Amino acid sequence: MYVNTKDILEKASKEYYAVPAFNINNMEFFHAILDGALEKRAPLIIETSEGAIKYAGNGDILKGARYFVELVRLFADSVDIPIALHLDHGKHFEYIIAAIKAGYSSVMIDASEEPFEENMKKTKEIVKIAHAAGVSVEAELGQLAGVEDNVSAEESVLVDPQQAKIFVEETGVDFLAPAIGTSHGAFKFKGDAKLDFERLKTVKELTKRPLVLHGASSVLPEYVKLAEEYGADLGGAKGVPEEELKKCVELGINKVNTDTDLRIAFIAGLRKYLKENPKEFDPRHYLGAGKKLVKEVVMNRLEFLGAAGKA
Ligand SMILES: O=C(COP(=O)(O)O)N(O)CCCCO
Ligand code: NA
Ligand SMILES: [Zn+2]
Repeated sequence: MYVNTKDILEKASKEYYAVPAFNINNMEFFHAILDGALEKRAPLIIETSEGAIKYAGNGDILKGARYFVELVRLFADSVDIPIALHLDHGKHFEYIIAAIKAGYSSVMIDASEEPFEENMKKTKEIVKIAHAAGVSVEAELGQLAGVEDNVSAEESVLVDPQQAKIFVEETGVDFLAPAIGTSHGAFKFKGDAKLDFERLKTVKELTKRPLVLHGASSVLPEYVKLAEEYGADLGGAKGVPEEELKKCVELGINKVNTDTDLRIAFIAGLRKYLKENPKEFDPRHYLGAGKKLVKEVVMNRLEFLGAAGKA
């Protein structure tokens, strides 16, 4: 069934597990993710960036938003696991309103690059509109470094836990993404992963809200290796080790944004299939090879984050 993201996350927050939020840009990734969640009997959060909406709508924002709502609801309404659709990194009013109008479960207002007061002001405005439409809201405090889609920042600025308390109380935001050292994309760290667990623990204590980890892909070595075996150039790729993610869940992370891991799995499956099947040109077959590995990654992530069996 199609649900509000807040319902999925409040339960996860109470029981200290996490639900991955998987990004999609097209139908194939959605089907692979859905199959994985059904097999694992897990709640499912599907999310789309503004770029994905523009892509699916062939440039038309409202069409793109409606495309994803239709696609997700078509399947969500006929399965017995809870499924939510979330606008990821809503930076532009036009996309946030289009998502609300189209029927998204929740929207992120990402004003994290603005000064604190400005972030608070914009978030308050979106919370008022979204809540009036029964839509839940995510916001981000502090900044991730790294680049992916149109989301980039030079330096990562870690969240200030005291500010986080004021922020959630003033804005009424439903779930918060505190920056604790991760970054988007496949090249997250120069050396070892450095997440500020103490800071995360304090944010949870002070806000008592479901928390979101951005830039949470693990960049799994076996999929990087497979993609490189068939011609990909991902040298230096490094993600958040799964045991570090588990620690984040123990400290109160409940939504784990995952995009890069699915992209690497897909390209590995696609490259391998194309190399091994030079005569093949049916998109259902070669895209199917990518889908298969995406489903594997999805099932593994649902399992170790504790979402499996929680539907
Ligand atoms: O935080 C994340 C996931 O990050 P990643 O999967 O790269 O670790 N996202 O918000 C996904 C999309 C980023 C912009 O397109
Ligand atoms: Na988000
Ligand atoms: Zn993100």
